[in-house]
Amino acid sequence: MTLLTTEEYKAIAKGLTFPTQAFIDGSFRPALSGKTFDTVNPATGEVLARVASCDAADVDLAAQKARDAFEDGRWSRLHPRDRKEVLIRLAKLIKRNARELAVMESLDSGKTIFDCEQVDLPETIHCLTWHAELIDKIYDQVAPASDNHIAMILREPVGVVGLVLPWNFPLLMLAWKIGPALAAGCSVIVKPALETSLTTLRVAELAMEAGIPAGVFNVLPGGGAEVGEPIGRHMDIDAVSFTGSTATGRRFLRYAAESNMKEVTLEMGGKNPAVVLDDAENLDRVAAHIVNGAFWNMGENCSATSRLIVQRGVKDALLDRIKAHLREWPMGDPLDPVNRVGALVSRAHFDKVASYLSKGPKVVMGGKAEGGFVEPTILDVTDRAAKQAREEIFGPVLSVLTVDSLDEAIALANDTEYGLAASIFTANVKRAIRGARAIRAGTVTVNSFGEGDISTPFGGFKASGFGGRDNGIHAHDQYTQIKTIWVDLADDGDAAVA
Ligand SMILES: NC(=O)C1=CN([C@@H]2O[C@H](COP(=O)(O)OP(=O)(O)OC[C@H]3O[C@@H](n4cnc5c(N)ncnc54)[C@H](O)[C@@H]3O)[C@@H](O)[C@H]2O)C=CC1
Ligand code: BAL
Repeated sequence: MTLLTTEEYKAIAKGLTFPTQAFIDGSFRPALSGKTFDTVNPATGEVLARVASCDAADVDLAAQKARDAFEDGRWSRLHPRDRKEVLIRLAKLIKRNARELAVMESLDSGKTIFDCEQVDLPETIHCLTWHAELIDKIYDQVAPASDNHIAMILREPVGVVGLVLPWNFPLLMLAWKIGPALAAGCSVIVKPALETSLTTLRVAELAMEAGIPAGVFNVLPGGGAEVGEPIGRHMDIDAVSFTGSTATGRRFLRYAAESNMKEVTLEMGGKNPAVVLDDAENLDRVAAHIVNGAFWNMGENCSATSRLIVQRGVKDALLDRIKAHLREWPMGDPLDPVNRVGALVSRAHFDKVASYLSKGPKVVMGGKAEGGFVEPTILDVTDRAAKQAREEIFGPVLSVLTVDSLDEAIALANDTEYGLAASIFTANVKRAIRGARAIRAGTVTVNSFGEGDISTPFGGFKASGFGGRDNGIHAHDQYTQIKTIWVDLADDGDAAVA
């Protein structure tokens, strides 16, 4: 998409109609309690809309409708080719409405229009298309068995799935979950984060237009305790896929254990290191990757580079280049397309991030926090026990830690409860591979920052992940279960053969 001017985006914003009701069984309706909550533009404090505030009663209703849809096979037993076509139609509808969705996403989350248009929307569309295209190309298996038996190993959709989403990439995380879940034939109950429900509700409308049958795609806006917990504890929901904090992830394990032992996949937080060794080549390029890793999406990213572990000999030169790159990242009105840094998602989150700036490590650059916006900030952290070195900040704050060797760097990289993502920068291929293998993280990038691609599985080790993976063919494991069908082929009267 070619970027527009701020005035043009503001005109689009003015003309938007926000979907505000829950979406259950193919229609929009108020929460059964009639309650609502305000959704706010974090860049201005303006209330954008009053959204239905669902609770356990709405979860029960959605679960029943989703179950009915799943059992009668209106989606789950369609030929995969037909599900593919509907999902591709949905992706095309999102593409047709991309500009409107990008503006809505920016208003509701504080994300820059630049990112919404250049990253979130294209990746959302690509993700849905990729899973749709995949689904009629996956074969079941036949296991080795004697000539008198055939052993079929089939993948069946897991059933009714709860998808509990975070606020940092509302559309993209929706796509990461509904792409494989709907492609596999599941019925879904989506709970967007309280802060960012609007684009998910708009996608529900588009899903209906695309031809996803009633009951298959449900959206319940509302709070974590009010909607998330009843989903986690529901006896007739077969699986939950969650992205969010480690603290809430732990709760989902408890909910499952105390209810029906539903399948649980958790994609959680990180304190992701970028290790830069003395022999790293092209420091300017390294700096560009570090800046992107740390400050893209205001650092509100589970895989954000939040610790720079740098070898002493290269530290000063690298920091100079990082500062130079960061000067090219303007902060301000998210609807101004020149800005690369927008507002944090909410005042509560702003307060949390600002609390890491108030005292402690020396500020190398940035450090200002005002009116919902936090300047990209670099901290030189000498105390390795400091909270800035250990806790997930989830904001535009990079903590720099200095080391003297690869082994020290790896030990420090692994000295965290998390294990989501990491990067290593070195010209020496042996050190790169040795480091990448030794760092305990789900994704390690070499001489770059990234999350891989839609084709590569994404998820964490340790307290960053549990269960399956998002993205790639591997994502389908979350939404399918394996059935063995063992058939005795022996003629009547033959002796049974093991
Ligand atoms: N992708 C990630 O890794 C994310 C990490 N975070 C981290 O979590 C911190 C807190 O952010 P939150 O929005 O509070 O994250 P959160 O983990 O509480 O929220 C994620 C989702 O879980 C739901 N939820 C909240 N409490 C729940 C409960 N008791 N039972 C069931 N569902 C519940 C929320 O409504 C939301 O849909 C952030 O500062 C950041 O450090 C937040 C969002 C995404
Ligand atoms: N970066 C995608 C996953 C997340 O931040 O939640």
